[in-house]
Amino acid sequence: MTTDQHVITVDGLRRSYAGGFEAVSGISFSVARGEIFALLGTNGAGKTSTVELLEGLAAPAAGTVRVLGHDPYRERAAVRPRIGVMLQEGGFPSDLTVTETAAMWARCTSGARPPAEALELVGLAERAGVRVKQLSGGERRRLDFALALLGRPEVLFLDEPTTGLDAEGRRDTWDLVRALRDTGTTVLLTTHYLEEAESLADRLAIMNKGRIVATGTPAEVTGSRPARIRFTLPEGVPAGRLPLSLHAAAEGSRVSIRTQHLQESLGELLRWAEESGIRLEGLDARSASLEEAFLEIARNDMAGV
Ligand SMILES: Nc1ncnc2c1ncn2[C@@H]1O[C@H](COP(=O)(O)OP(=O)(O)OP(=O)(O)O)[C@@H](O)[C@H]1O
Repeated sequence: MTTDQHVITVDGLRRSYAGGFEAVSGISFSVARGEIFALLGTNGAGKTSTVELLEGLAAPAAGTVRVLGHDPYRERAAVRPRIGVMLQEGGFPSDLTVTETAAMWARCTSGARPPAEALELVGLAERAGVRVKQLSGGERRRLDFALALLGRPEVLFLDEPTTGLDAEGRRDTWDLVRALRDTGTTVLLTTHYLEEAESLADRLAIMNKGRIVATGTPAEVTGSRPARIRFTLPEGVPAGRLPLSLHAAAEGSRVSIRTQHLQESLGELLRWAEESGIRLEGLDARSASLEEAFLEIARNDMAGV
């Protein structure tokens, strides 16, 4: 359904490359204003091919894309000034300084933010006078981000924004993306980092071989997957002594239990351990993570399911 609140709508989208290979095979989703939406997927799943269609860099083979109510390919002039794009590989003249690069970009952007403000937002202010070729990989990603912010975009496309950043840089980027969302910017990002999608995305879609195979909030995508309890039994206590109802799987003394009812299963396990006078070493109980959901999808794919 398309409403004013939907800044991005994609319906039955397909993309084929020369030779007939179909990289995007009929996907549909929508992104509301002020939402952070993440596209996840294995290598070659079709994320970049999709994002390029949303950015208006190519025309779909079939289906429709609307960004801010327009076709981003045919009505590029209406869409381009209102979006910010951070590609996977930004290409900069390497002899310019950071400030010169941002200023050059700003001259091509109407109503641009002052370059210094954009550099400050991404934490590059202190590197303003450094030549681009002297930046680290992570600093170049930040410069890419600053350039995408110059036009004060209503919609921001971020293709793997934190690749190459260290843990602190990644957290800073997350904070910035959240701050932009909180001021009404709509963000569509692709990422390989599942914890990034889990922590940042309001909603997400997992792609595999050109199709969307799971979508929803991070909690919805993980909610249907089993939780896991792990521990080590003391020497001389075989896993066979555990209550059968727990369906435990053991490798030596290391035991793993997968359950849809974490609280009940954990309660049963702890009561059994207490009554048997057994100490469970390294006890760890956790709900399914997005990583597990993702790995399951990738595993099914390898198995041809
Ligand atoms: N220009 C092209 N010509 C032919 N095939 C292409 C082209 N670009 C991409 N592909 C193929 O389309 C499929 C999807 O690629 P795409 O880059 O969209 O995947 P992705 O999900 O972004 O992957 P990654 O996570 O590795 O960046 C891949 O099989 C890729 O080899």
